[in-house]
Amino acid sequence: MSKARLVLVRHGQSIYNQKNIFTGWTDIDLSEQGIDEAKKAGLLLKKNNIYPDICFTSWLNRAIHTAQILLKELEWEHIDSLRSYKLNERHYGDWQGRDKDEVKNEYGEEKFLAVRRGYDVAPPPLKPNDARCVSNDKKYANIDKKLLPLNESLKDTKKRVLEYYSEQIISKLQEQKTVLISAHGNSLRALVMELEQISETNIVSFEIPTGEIIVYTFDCDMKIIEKNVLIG
Ligand SMILES: O=C(O)[C@@H](CO)OP(=O)(O)O
Repeated sequence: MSKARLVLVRHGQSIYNQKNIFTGWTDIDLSEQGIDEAKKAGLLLKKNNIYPDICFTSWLNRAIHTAQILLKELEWEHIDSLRSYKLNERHYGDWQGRDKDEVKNEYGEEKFLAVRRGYDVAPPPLKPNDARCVSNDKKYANIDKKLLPLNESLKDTKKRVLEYYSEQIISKLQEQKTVLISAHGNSLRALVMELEQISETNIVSFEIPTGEIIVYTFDCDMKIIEKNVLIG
């Protein structure tokens, strides 16, 4: 019987990544380099003979398009894709749309790092009437407003990512499927933190580059027996 595999891919470089701007829930698309990274990710899966049974993405175009480009390159576009805002990037609050170096200068290195890579420090919230709030975006119209964040720490992100993981994804792994998740630097850090039981201290130095693929293989008790970071 084949073993369950979880294939995580961080979306390719976005236009905001390229410009060094905080993105969060801002729906910014892939840069040319990002499109290329998504293609390379598809080729890497092909080279490693990894063909997902099902795909999950966030509601943000950079993750959706990465999955689409990757699956096209893999010549494996027929599989079901499910999407949820619960896999969205961590909400960067009032830092969304701002230059990262400018924010670092304003808040100082220590606070900047605590928010950016720490576990339970959130950036300043958006004001509820801020045009950047997703409650103004019709895509989120059917989501309970209380669930739409104005800012998030990694801890907040982890809560919603794990909710979705246990509600929708674990059952596919229990059926021994190969599951692809195309998501974001911090929503994936939150998931990896749980999968690998990374401490709040050690998560600070854990990063996932754009376009990177991590593959976990599980035994029938859903214990991870292998981790591979695919290299081109
Ligand atoms: O801007 C963001 O939303 C994230 C990921 O692109 O940035 P950072 O890596 O600085 O957390």
